[in-house]
Amino acid sequence: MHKRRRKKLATRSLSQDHAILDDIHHGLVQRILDRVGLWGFNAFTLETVAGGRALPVLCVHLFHWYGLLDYFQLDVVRVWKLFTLIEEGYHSTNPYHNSIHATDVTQAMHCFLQEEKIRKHLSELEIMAALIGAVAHDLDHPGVNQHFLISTSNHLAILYQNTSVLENHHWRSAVGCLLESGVAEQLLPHRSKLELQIRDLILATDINRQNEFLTKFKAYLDEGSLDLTKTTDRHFILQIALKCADISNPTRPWDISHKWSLKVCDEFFRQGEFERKLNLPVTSICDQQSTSVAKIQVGFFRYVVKPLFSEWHRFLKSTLSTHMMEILEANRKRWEKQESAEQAEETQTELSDAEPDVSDDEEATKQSSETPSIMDFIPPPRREIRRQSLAVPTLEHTLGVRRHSVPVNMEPSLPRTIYRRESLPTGRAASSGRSPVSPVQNESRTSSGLREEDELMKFGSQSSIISSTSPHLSSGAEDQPERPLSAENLLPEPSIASMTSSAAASRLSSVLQGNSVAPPSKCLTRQQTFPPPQPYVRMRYMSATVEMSTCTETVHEGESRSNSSHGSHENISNVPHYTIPAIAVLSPNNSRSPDFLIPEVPHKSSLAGKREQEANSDKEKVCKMVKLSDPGQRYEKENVDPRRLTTTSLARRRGSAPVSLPLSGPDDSVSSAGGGLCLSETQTLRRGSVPIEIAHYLYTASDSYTDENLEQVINITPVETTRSFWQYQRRGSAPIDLPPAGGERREQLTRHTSLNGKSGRRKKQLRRRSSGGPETVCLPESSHSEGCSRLLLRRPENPDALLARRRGSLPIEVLTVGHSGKNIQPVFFYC
Ligand SMILES: Nc1ncnc2c1ncn2[C@@H]1O[C@@H]2COP(=O)(O)O[C@H]2[C@H]1O
Ligand SMILES: [Zn+2]
Repeated sequence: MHKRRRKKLATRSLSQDHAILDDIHHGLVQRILDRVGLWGFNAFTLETVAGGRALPVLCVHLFHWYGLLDYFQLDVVRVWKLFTLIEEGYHSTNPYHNSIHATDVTQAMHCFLQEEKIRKHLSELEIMAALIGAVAHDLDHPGVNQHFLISTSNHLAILYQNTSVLENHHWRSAVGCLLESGVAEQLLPHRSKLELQIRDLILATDINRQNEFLTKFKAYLDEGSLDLTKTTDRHFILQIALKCADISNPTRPWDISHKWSLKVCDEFFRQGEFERKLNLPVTSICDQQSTSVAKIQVGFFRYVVKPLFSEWHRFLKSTLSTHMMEILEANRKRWEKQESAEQAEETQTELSDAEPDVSDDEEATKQSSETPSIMDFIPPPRREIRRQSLAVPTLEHTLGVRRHSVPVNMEPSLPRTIYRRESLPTGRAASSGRSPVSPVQNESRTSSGLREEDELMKFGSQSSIISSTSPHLSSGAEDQPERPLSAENLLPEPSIASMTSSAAASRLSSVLQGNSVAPPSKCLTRQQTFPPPQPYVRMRYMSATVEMSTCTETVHEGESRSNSSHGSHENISNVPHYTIPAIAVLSPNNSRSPDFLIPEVPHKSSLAGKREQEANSDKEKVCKMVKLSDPGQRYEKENVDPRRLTTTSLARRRGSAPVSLPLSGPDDSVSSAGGGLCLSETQTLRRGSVPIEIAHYLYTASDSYTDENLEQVINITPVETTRSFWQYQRRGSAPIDLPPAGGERREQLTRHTSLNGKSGRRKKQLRRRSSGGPETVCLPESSHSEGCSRLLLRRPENPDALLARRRGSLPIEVLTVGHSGKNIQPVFFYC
């Protein structure tokens, strides 16, 4: 009381000077925004004076400045919401890939759009795409790179088949924000064009594609064939512009540039720590023990920034480009000087510590401490035909690649193609069913004719990205538990982002948090994708990423028909069994911890037992709402401070982390149904952020797609044809439709048990996070139109509105994939 009173008084006194404070604040923001077209713009300063809202402040300002609000008749509230969503989608816990980086890149993009050569050709739509592409280009970046995601079998890597994993996720997230904010709705006639442009822009920022773009850009400039009156050329230039903006920090004035350098290296080193703790090979530029900020900067400036900006300058030949090149040169010299000083110091230390015998290990360490090569920043291209987005995996692919959501002990029963893990040494995977990566890379490198890369071969091939101080190469390697050598062995190995047994999760957890290993239990286990490095809780954004454990209720075929509680859903009895989706109750107030409905897992495995359970009292059927603080149910959100967690709190997860399920028993098996995976109810496999539905859809890039084809769209193709919606394990956070009011089934699904164990009844109806409205359960359709399990939207005439009701935790991919291209096959829900 005392505190509250004091606080109130303080607020009151402030409010007396309200106008003055507002003026001051506004004045500062305005002063910075007045300089938004200058290269000396400092995003950090704007972030400070705008009270942490630099991103929406800048973007709304730019939208206004370019006249986009008027031109497209946009509702400024929706536009503000769009940028607020985007801002919240960035992880403030990332040292580098956070919303300030997005702000910085957007401002750089704005500067480039002002260039005479470009500006006069741009349409309003292109300007808008450029700004949204820039601001969303790293949306929901996890703070680790693609290599890490692949190495740890992150579900995003699988979803995007190890190709532009993050960039695909970024642009789909961007489209999700457009939908959720309602801006997409207002842009209806332009939407598909806009989304395609945003996609092409964001996908171009994949640093692994640097050489592809650079080569093309050089060729254009050599030929002098760029014609910005052509749409395709304009789009290409916008792609290059965004690429430049993305890595423009070395061309900013030193104080700003230096700050970014420290931040990006901080993030690299953090990843290195994760890798070390996970006993993964440590990526060399992430290995603080063998490299330094200066070394990384010198390499990055030399191999990545300079080549691109030289061409950019050749194209622009403007005051700005000249200025950027000058600063780049000045900054480069500073880093080189620092690197030399470090080198001298190292040499000095080495000399004084010199021992007669220099072991191979020491030699290796010495080598690795040299300036990173281009390979450290831009891995060589792969031989496989690149897909910008998704290709259609065959059924064999689906079955062949272990999904991280598949419990480990199911592995042997699945036929699979072996994918070499990129983190593995080349030779190790040679025996696997798929070509190892390195030879391919070497070959493609040779054939690519990239002199720089050849020149830099001395730094090593793919393996050079692995630091010699990694546990595998160090002399102490034998002390480490040996990493599996083949993908076959590797797959069951728990990864930070994979579903795993609780015992393995405990081990991981202890590695990440330094806790002692908790006794294994057969409780549901969730893995967070990345250990949060800072004790922040990203309340607002992640409060919607509440996930549910499984809430299965199995009904035997025919049973539901006679069961009055399912009276209105006879048609579901057409399928052998179904699963009642879990329901999450999310806090409507983002400042409060989310509430969870923890579904009750049936205790009895027998059908009779389940029937009995169904007939039992509400409390046996209804999910319970559990407080976060309940020591027995320590569910946490993404980026929650790991120190708050104990090893028993294995239910922690990150928004995108897969969810583990109880270990399946020996009788659990995988059978195929309709060509897809058919899982028994006890094995219900579910990914944390990816609803199971998505597992049954395969993505395809249209045949006509090429990298050059900017109009390429993504199709989503259902592959499983026999399951009804009820058979899918609903994601806790995905909005669902309820049965008609009044029915008992609806009641079951909406009834909550309050924190004190009492039934909350309807007082707390299902709530969704930001876009409101209760969830409703979809009823299964008795017949499957077109013989496939497409899902029919309740309001097919306005799918946008439904999709716009996206919950924060509903994976963007699910929402956007059906809405991001003209040839998209809509994803329907039965109703
Ligand atoms: N100053 C820097 N030093 C080293 N790497 C950088 C620097 N700036 C950007 N990068 C890298 O370049 C990448 C460009 O794409 P991203 O923003 O996704 O991630 C960026 C970083 O990995
Ligand atoms: Zn970026």
